[in-house]
Amino acid sequence: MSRTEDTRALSLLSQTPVLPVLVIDNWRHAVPLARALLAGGISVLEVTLRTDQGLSAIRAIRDEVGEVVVGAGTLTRPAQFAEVAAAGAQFAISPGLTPALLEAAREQPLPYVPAVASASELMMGMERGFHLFKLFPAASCGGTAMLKSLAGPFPEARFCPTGGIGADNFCDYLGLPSVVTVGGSWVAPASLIAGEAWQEIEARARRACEAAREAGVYPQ
Ligand SMILES: O=C(O)C(=O)C[C@H](O)[C@H](O)COP(=O)(O)O
Repeated sequence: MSRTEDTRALSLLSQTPVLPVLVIDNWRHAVPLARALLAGGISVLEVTLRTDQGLSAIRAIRDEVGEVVVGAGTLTRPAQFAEVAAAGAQFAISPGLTPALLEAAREQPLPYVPAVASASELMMGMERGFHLFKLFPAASCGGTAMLKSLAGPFPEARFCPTGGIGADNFCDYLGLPSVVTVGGSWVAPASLIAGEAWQEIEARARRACEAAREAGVYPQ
């Protein structure tokens, strides 16, 4: 991953006010789920590798829903870069960072978003040329107050805060200049996916997009 790929990650994630974090237990749910989110106005998705269906779900979305950008989440091991790329993932995102992951990210072409939960981790990522980070777990590691504090010493860092954020407060995050998009499972929680509640998921996506527009926080 070069500086260009870091910029590409930034432009991909900037395309959506909310990045749905998806836990898919049955890959056959992936296509109707992606279509429901797209119909509600969300076109960038994170499919986690928390289930063994994640890679098949990514492949199904790439094959059948060309209008969405699909990334692979929960990347914790360097070997997963090749696996998610082979499945068709268009970016990769982790819940943390390690020196091995940051090194491996540079050797492969996929745009990559490591996560931080402290100033030291942010400095480790920036030393290696990264500027866009997931902040995880956002609500419990400091929330909007932490992001405002980090903007002082690190004005060039950009964030996708994720973890403990919901419909009632995501616009508070999105209103910060350093926040590109907000990640979360509230738009499509695993229970609604398992229940095939596509209309409810579409409605939640639409509400989130409308709320961000009405609050004047997206597009920024
Ligand atoms: O699996 C990963 O890679 C993660 O980073 C964890 C998820 O991003 C959060 O669990 C989503 O948080 P909630 O919106 O509070 O459900």
